[in-house]
Amino acid sequence: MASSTLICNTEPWKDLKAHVDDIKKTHLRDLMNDADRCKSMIVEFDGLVLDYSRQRAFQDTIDKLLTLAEINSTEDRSVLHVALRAPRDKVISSDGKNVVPEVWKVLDKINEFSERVRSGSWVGATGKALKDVVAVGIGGSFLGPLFVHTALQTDPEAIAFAKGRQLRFLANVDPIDVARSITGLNPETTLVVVVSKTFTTAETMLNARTLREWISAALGPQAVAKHMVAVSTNLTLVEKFGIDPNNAFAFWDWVGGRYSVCSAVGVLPLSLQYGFSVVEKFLKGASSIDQHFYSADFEKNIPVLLGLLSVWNVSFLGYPARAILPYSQALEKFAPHIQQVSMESNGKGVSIDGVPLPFEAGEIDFGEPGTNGQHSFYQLIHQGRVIPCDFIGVAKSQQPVYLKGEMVSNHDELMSNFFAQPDALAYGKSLASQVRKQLNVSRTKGEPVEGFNYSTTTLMTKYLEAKSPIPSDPTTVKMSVAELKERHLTATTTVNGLRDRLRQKRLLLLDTDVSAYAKNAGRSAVSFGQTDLVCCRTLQGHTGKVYSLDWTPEKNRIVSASQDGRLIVWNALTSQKTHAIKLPCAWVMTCAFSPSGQSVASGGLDSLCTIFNLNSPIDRDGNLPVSRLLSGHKGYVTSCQYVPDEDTHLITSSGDQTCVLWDVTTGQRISVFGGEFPSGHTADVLRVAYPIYSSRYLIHFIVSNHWWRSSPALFWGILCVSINRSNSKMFVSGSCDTTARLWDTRIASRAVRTYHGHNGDVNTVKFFPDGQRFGTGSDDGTCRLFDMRTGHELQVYYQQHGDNDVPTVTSIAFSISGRLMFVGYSNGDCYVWDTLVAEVVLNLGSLQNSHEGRITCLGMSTDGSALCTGSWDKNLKIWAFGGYRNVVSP
Ligand SMILES: O=P(O)(O)OC[C@H]1O[C@H](O)[C@H](O)[C@@H](O)[C@@H]1O
Repeated sequence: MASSTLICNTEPWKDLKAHVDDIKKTHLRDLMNDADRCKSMIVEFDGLVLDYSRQRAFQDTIDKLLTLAEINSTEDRSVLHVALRAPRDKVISSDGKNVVPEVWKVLDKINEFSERVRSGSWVGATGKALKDVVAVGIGGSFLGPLFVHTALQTDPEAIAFAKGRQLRFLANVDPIDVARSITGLNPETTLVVVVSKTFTTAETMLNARTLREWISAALGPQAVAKHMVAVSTNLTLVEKFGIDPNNAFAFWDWVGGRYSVCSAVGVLPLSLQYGFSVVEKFLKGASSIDQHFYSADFEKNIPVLLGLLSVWNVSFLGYPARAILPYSQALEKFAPHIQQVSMESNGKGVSIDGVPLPFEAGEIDFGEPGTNGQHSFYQLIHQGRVIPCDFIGVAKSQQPVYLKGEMVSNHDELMSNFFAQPDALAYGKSLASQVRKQLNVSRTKGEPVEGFNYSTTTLMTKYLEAKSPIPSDPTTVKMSVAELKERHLTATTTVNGLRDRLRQKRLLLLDTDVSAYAKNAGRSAVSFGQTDLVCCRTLQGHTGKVYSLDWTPEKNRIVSASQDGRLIVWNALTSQKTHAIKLPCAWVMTCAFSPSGQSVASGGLDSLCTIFNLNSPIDRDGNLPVSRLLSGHKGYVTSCQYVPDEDTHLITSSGDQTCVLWDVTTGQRISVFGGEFPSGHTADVLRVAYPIYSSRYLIHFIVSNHWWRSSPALFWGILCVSINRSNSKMFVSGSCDTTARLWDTRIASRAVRTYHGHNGDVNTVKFFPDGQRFGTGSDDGTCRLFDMRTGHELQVYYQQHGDNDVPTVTSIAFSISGRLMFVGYSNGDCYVWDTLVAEVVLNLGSLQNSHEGRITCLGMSTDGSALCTGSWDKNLKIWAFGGYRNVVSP
């Protein structure tokens, strides 16, 4: 029924228009922090998981949009392409007639015909079987079939069915396309399928005549009957063209050309190539989504939601384009297909009455498979314009590749990009600042402050449920991802509630912090003279970013670990390198010196802790051999520390959410802390929910130099440990779950205490010299001092930075007395805090010879006379205390 009321004059539209201002006040990061909202924006159907929480919309927005949803009330035409894939017994009527039997009549005919051709019982003019097919058609008579063909071409089952056969397409009237489509083909063994709904489209008809000539010239005009068939609604013109009407496959006016892939348009050429049984699966998949569309409530209805979000983005928020980004090369032709489906349908500038629309309708669709697009137009999406994106990922690869020695499979590498990109877009502001930092420039005019891009992600998990790619992992659960995510969100809400109550109780007990107390007592900040702390050496030698360092008391030596895949042992007094150790796995994250100085340990993405005895003879290749491998972690090793005064014991922390105490001599695990245990760092259902896309990606990205982090919600690894020098049975760990935990090595089963306060990953922990307190540093930009026994947060150390971006804390160290705390930040600053009055007394980042990149690690020499810092600038620096006695004594 035609309507003369413009939709923009209806109440729901006006309501939505007013709603735009509300949403514009809210940053996506804040939307993402709302757990209930995010939970409500995940929909799952038949192994498809749609997450639209990164769209610029409240739940309220969706409710309002739903009031707009109506199906084709303006055109008075049947929209019946769904009948093309309906089961035989379904009744779908057009003009009072059930069309499903007609549909199946054609499908049966295709089944029978394609079988005859494929089996060789249908032969060409010279008696040879037809093994190749050229499908001639354009627009909807080309793009859908091409898309499905491209997707099936790498599917193992489809490959088997297509053995020895070729399917080619001819669309463009350009003779080059003709040449391409027939090069190498023999007319004797080729079948031409002319596909045209109208059988009048100029390009298709010229191309059809051209191939008719190709066949007649080679085999005579009578050969056309055996070598050319047609798909059309216009059987009269088919016959006129010279194709036997018995060899024509019909479809109907109620199928829009752009939606015709499920008709003979797609089914015939695809069945000739792959057999009808393969194509029938495609039809069943489409039918399953039809059922979902019909039966699911609109608020859980994937097609409805995607459609409404498109209206919201284009017509209300004013974002004209949408990027379609399948992380699957098999879906390479999906964007061109959708371009036609969407842009040929929706891009009208006037109403049905010819009235110009006072709003934009229809979006500009474009896209490329990831990761190709990342090296092309993503720059604009990340740093320039708002372009909502549709990310599509496939859980299991059609063609898996696992390379020996590689950390992740090739498909996992692809999927790590799929998971990382939506967050990189959503948390645009920090991204912008990261980029700026990488380029070492300050905020420039015009750079977006609000960051910024919106996306939906669709993960096709079907394979995952049927057959897990990691069968050995017992946590590959039977529950759906959505269920697990829901469980996680419920658990998180409960935990947050309890945490708040705990915080309130603690605050009641704690009436002051250290600095207020100290200031009341008349204490003032330590003052630094110009020569009190100076950079006296730069240790140059690494060719990659430095990630970790450690001192040994013995002869003031330092070991450093770098992205160049080496450990270097330095003499801090002379800057000489005594060892350069090539690591078996270059993805190193941490290193430690043994107390005696005899050995060094390293850990990283290989989930191993590797020990080298510095006195071992060099092997034939000139490398220091591995003296012990500590193997047992199921995730990357984030930090390691020797137990004080014991070369034989070492503690590691890992992305698998555990810490392990090792016997270095035997290589055995003495105790495992956390993980499966109830009081470990959030032994979270999410870990179970994402058995495949586990935390290794997070680190993979950090280490591999990408500037973004993948979704923090997915990863809960332990990032750091510090052992108490005063009582080496106690150690603390810091984790992605924003907590620090105290462990007693005699009680592995549970943490002694959990310390809350941070709002981001706890990247670094360090015991205070008195062994009664410890400091933490976090992604939230703060350091905190906790009382070990009471669990009280004694002090927060935070200083407002020049711009609005909060640099993360990467590393901390205390002076001998604890009066000073040295803190490395992601922006290259290195503050010296007076811990007593909570003031910054010096910034090493502003001194001469300071680092030129992120500070990643720092450490005090054992005698407290020097500080070493390591940075992304590939260097380490030694800072010496001129006024040493003044600053290290209270
Ligand atoms: O299938 P045909 O009749 O040859 O039409 C081919 C194409 O022609 C036009 O471009 C229409 O806009 C398309 O929707 C259609 O798919």
